[in-house]
Amino acid sequence: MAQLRIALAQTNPTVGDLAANADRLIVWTRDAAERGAHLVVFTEMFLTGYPVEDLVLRTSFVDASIRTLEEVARRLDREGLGELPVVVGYVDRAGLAPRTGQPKGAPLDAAALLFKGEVVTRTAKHHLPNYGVFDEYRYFVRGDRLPVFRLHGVDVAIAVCEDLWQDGGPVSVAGQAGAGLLVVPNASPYEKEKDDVRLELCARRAREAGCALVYVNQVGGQDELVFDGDSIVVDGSGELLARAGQFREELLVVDLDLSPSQAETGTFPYDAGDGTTITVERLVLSADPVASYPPAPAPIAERLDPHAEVYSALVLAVRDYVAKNGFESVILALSGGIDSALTATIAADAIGPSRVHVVLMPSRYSSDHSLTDAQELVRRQGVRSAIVPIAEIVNAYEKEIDLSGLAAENIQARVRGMILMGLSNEHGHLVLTTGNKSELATGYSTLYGDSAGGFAPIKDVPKTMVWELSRWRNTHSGPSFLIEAERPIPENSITKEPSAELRPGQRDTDSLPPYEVLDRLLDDYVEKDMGSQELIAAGHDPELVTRVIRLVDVAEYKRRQYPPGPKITPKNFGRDRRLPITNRWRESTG
Ligand SMILES: Nc1ncnc2c1ncn2[C@@H]1O[C@H](COP(=O)(O)OP(=O)(O)OC[C@H]2O[C@@H]([n+]3cccc(C(=O)O)c3)[C@H](O)[C@@H]2O)[C@@H](O)[C@H]1O
Ligand SMILES: Nc1ncnc2c1ncn2[C@@H]1O[C@H](COP(=O)(O)OP(=O)(O)OP(=O)(O)O)[C@@H](O)[C@H]1O
Ligand SMILES: NC(=O)CC[C@H](N)C(=O)O
Repeated sequence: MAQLRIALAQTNPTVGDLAANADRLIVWTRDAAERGAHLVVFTEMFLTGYPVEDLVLRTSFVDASIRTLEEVARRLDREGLGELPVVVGYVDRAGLAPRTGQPKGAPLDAAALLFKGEVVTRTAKHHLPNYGVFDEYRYFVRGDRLPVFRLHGVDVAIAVCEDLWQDGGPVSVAGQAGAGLLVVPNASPYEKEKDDVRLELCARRAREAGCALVYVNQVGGQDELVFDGDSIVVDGSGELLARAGQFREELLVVDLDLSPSQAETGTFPYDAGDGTTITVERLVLSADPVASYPPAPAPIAERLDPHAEVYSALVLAVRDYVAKNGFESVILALSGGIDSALTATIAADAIGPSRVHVVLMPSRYSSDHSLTDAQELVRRQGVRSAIVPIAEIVNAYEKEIDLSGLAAENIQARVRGMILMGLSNEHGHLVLTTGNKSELATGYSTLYGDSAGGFAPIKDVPKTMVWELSRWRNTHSGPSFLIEAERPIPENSITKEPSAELRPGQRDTDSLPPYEVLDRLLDDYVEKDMGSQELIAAGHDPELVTRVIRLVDVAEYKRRQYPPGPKITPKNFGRDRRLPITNRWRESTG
């Protein structure tokens, strides 16, 4: 057997900040060199960040990506790191290297091998994901080559992210070509329980390729996506050897015992098993195995429990949205209810209570506990607070313009939205919007009122999960959470009956079914895309099915105007679910 020490750079790049990402690559490679690594693997499109969406359609952006890659190769060498091979993702364009069947100049989701100041070889993702949040047919053409480089006597193949998720392609070619190790840069966004799917996938693909597999995933927030890291190393039988932590950067260093290769070098076409041909390009960096050394123990990070996982995703998403968009602070309206309480808590855990500003805005219908529960949260967490009563402002509106019923009720929410935006303009705070997924689904929010804002941390969290996460946070903490107090959320905010307090004695259940019933139905309709007949067959009350489907369908226009927020479920309102606003299709229940 031949030994190799691999460093998995589970990093948090910033989309579009190529210079900072390149600096980071140097720092992390130096760290890997100091830890004796023989190879460093960065994430998919690390130099550009992922996803870059329509930026890849700009020639200037693709040029900059390629230029940065070539500069960083030279810089590694200048800084004495050239002998350590680096695999890194970036954006390239077809036609630079000899390839077949690709339109010249079209963008590629590429990965390169850097060694001794050179870009030694380039490859690109073969399978392009085009479902859920991904639409890579819009951006990229598929790669059709698989580099296999010999490193200290081991043949190492490179595949990119989705290549692992589809049958055939680079995994099957790596197997046919007798690779001793398959390294895979990834940008795989988080959703609940995806870590279990990934582990099973890595194990299965390692068995198919017949070699060890190194899976390196991005970490960090990017608009409505959050990446959890959770990088994985398995051996050729699929057994887990090492695993990085979730939602944190980490340089995971692992010693592997691998099969040495005898294959000849050159360029060979292989049947990819998916109706295509992939050309294997074999090259040699170093033929001799390293002298035997005692392997270091490989860490296997403990898994977060399901609530810790979701909560950590939301915290990281807020932290990165704030930092990467250049904000110093956030502001939100605190009602004493559970949605704004949880949003404030996530924000304070993300950026620290002293950078979270809350505004308590009682109206003439606000209950006493609205103010006292909000004040109790302020006391427990130490967030910055202000009270701005809105009764007089609403009265002034009503004096000037004759509104009744719902139109009059909505003025309260709109006055609050206007106050938040005013304070945001004045002080530069990012406005956080507090709506949950059940409300977004049913259109239960006021346009330009409580739906105003810049980022919506819990928009993909159903109301029943809002309560679960709040209870969980009151009894658990995490190493990166910045609130010091225990039980940061007042119990009364968790236990009281939800109400929008837009008129005397109003309760959410006046217009909505109980949230336990509603969320089960929404899960089947929104997440699972069941039609009305299927919903009724699944046991949902037919009258409720008709009513809720209608609420969901007519609220599409509101959701399109809602701020972005982190995806944590398999289907979020955003990139995952794209429905027409102007839409006469109605599910029949007859
Ligand atoms: N297809 C379409 N495309 C574009 N715009 C469309 C539209 N259909 C209506 N609209 C516009 O939308 C307006 C209606 O929307 P909007 O003004 O928001 O008002 P609306 O949806 O009628 O009322 C707000 C609802 O949210 C509830 N709410 C409010 C505040 C807080 C909470 C809570 O608990 O969190 C709940 C409240 O009880 C009420 O059921 C129409 O007047 C029209 O201007
Ligand atoms: N008295 C208030 N003071 C400050 N903000 C308020 C007040 N009432 C409502 N809001 C804001 O409007 C949002 C919508 O709240 P509303 O009370 O209408 O229903 P909700 O969806 O149950 O939210 P919550 O659970 O936070 O009360 C709140 O999350 C909060 O940001
Ligand atoms: N960047 C990608 O190719 C990601 C797609 C993949 N199925 C994932 O979610 O992990």
